[in-house]
Amino acid sequence: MAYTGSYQTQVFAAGGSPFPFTPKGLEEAARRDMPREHFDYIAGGAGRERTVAANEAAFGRWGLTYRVLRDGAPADPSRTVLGTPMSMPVMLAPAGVAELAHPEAEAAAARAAERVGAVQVLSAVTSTPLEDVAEAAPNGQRWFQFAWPDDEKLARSLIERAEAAGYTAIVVMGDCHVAGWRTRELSSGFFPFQHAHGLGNYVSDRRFWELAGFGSVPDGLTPEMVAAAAETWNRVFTKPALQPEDLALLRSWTSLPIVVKGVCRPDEATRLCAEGVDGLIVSNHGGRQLDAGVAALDCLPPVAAAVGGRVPVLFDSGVRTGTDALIALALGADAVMIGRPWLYGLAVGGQAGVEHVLRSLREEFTGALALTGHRTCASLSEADVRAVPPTEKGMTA
Ligand SMILES: Cc1cc2nc3c(=O)[nH]c(=O)nc-3n(C[C@H](O)[C@H](O)[C@H](O)COP(=O)(O)O)c2cc1C
Ligand SMILES: O=C(O)C(=O)c1ccccc1
Repeated sequence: MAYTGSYQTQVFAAGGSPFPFTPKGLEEAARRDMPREHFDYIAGGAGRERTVAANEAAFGRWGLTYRVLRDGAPADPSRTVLGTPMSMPVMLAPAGVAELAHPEAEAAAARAAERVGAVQVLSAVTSTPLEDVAEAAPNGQRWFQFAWPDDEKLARSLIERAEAAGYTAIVVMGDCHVAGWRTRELSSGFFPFQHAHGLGNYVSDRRFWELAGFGSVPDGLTPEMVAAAAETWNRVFTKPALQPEDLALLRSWTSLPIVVKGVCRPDEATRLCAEGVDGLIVSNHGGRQLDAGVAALDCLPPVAAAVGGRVPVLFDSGVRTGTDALIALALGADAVMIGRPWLYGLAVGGQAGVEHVLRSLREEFTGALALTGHRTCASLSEADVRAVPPTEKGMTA
């Protein structure tokens, strides 16, 4: 890992940091630095945003317990999930159209993740094609989020390209088969894909252009081609009729581990394990799909119990701090992912901003691991958390 020193020591030696250290401070700085409709696209959720609020508030219902007089050896936050080594169990969640936050988009995030030893799960709908992101950080660890297109040849092409470019797991997006009712996007009238933003993986794909009625990948895009790309993408982006059985087809295309994202129910977790998936991600898409949804954290213990250790269980939606990550691990997650926080870091400082977010999380997580009496993540369990009266603190600061 390129970075091994103490981030706190570095910050104090430098007399401070240009970047905020609280989740709210980071969000506010990002809001200031971004055009309003870009910020709203990233920050927003479905409907009245009750699920977004519930996701963060759910962490306020758990308290971590302390252990004292341990042997004082520094805790090691690293672990390996599905064969992928990571310097901490906090990964970059797939989030599309990162150019809304910063022109260097996913490539800057890839370099930051590489520097910190974090895993980047690349979105299907990136500003930069997946090959170029991999090239930007050749020593990074990366997984690919697959939005199963309604065309088998395009589906296969995306999977083969990801495997060839060094992505080491396929994350199947399970919860976007219909559009969420996104009130902020409706209010601003801004939907990035309408302007062909975020189509980097599609406009670089031969099969995509065949579907658009062109013979091959064009060198440049005329306005007519941009319109055709946006229309074609809208038509083939997802396969609404996707079934658990379809995963067998994906299995026949790739030897990479297959992880399903968006699982919130134990009965579905059981079914997917029976279907032979290699991992699950408990997530409600950061509250962007369904309003009045159950907080993702409340879905974690039942899903983890149903899986019973057969495959790794990952978690996202509402993780903002190192201690949030620790709570999720204690409740059964093998690793967590962050969505909005890395986009905010990208908005305020490009690669350096994402590095700041990741280093802060790693250092806070590592300290919390030691303070709860652990040397590694492996010994975390439900014995480390206790249900407490709801607290809003930390959600507002
Ligand atoms: C702007 C934005 C774009 C996203 N795009 C995708 C995507 O392309 N694919 C996907 O599976 N999830 C996507 N997500 C959801 C994230 O992967 C993740 O589930 C969510 O952001 C986690 O919640 P958090 O933002 O509270 O950390 C997106 C989230 C945001 C905020
Ligand atoms: O914005 C999102 O959360 C997201 O995942 C998405 C991806 C593509 C199209 C629309 C939404």
